[in-house]
Amino acid sequence: MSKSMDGLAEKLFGSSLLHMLKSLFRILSVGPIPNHIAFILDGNRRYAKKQNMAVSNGYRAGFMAVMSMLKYCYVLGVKYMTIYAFSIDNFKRRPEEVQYLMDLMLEKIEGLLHKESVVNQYGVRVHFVGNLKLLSEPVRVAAEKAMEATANNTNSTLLICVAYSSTDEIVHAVQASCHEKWNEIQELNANQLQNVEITKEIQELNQIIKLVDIERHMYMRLAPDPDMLIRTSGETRLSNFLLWQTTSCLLYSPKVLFPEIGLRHLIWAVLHFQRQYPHLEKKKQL
Ligand SMILES: CC(C)=CCC/C(C)=C/CC/C(C)=C/COP(=O)(O)OP(=O)(O)O
Repeated sequence: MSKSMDGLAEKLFGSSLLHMLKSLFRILSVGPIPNHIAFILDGNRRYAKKQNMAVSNGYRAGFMAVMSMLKYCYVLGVKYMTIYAFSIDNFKRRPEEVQYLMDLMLEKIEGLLHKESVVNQYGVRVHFVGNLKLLSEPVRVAAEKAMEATANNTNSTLLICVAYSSTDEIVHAVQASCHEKWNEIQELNANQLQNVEITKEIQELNQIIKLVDIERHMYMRLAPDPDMLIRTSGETRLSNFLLWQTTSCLLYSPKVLFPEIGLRHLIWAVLHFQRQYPHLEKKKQL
C-alpha cells in the first residue's frame, strides 16, 4: 500500500482495524492476488427471512455487504470487482419487489455520486453492464451520470451488472459484430466491389467475424476476465452470469448468505485462489 493510500485507508477503517488489515494483507500478498473478482449476490431474501425482517431490508443489507467487499478488495489490491445486481430474469419477480429493487438502485446510484461516497474516496471507476435500455429512465440516467462522473478514477473498477444476462450479452455482441461487418461490406461495395463479390462476402461472413470482433462488443469489454467468481449461499450454479468470461475462472461458494459475507470469507476465498493458482495457470497454458 502506498503512503497516500495508507492515509485514505486509515480514514476509512480506523487505525487498529487498518493495522490488522495491513498484517493480513502482508501475509496474503506473499501469494498471487486475483486481479478481478466477480460476485453473485445470493441469499438476500433468505437473510431477511432468517432475521425476521422485510425482504426490502435484506436487499439493503446486501448493498452494505457490497460496499464492505469493495473496501476489502481495494485494500487487498483487487483491481476489478463485478457484481450481479439484477438479472434480466429478475424482472419476472413480484412487481413490488422489482419496484423496490429499482428504487434502492436509484437511491444507491445517486449516493455514489456524493463526494464522501466509498467510490469517490477510493477513486473507483463505476461501470454499469447490461441491457441498460431495459431500465426505467431515472435509473438509466443515474447510471449514466455515475459512469461519467467516475470515468477518470483509476484506482480500481466496480462493474455493476444490471438488466444483465450472459446469453443476452452474447446475442448483442454477435448482432453488433454482424452489423459492423455488414456496414463494412456496404462501404466496400460503394467503393469498389461488384454485387457478385458482395454475395461471396456474405456467404463467408462466418469466416469474416472473428472472436476479437465479438469480444469488442461485449458489455464486459472494459474488464479482463474474472480470476474468481464468488457465489454466496453455497450454490454452485452460474445462473446466466459471465458465461463467456469464466472459461478459466475459479468458482468459490462459501456457505454464507450474501449480507453476512465479511472479511474472513474474502480471505478464505483468496487463500483458496492461491492454493489453486499453479493448477489454474497450468490449465491456461494447455
Ligand atoms: C445499487 C446496487 C449495487 C444494489 C445491489 C442490491 C442487491 C443486494 C441486489 C441483489 C439482487 C438480487 C436479485 C439477488 C438475488 O438473490 P436473492 O437475494 O433474491 O436470493 P434468495 O431468494 O436466494 O435469498
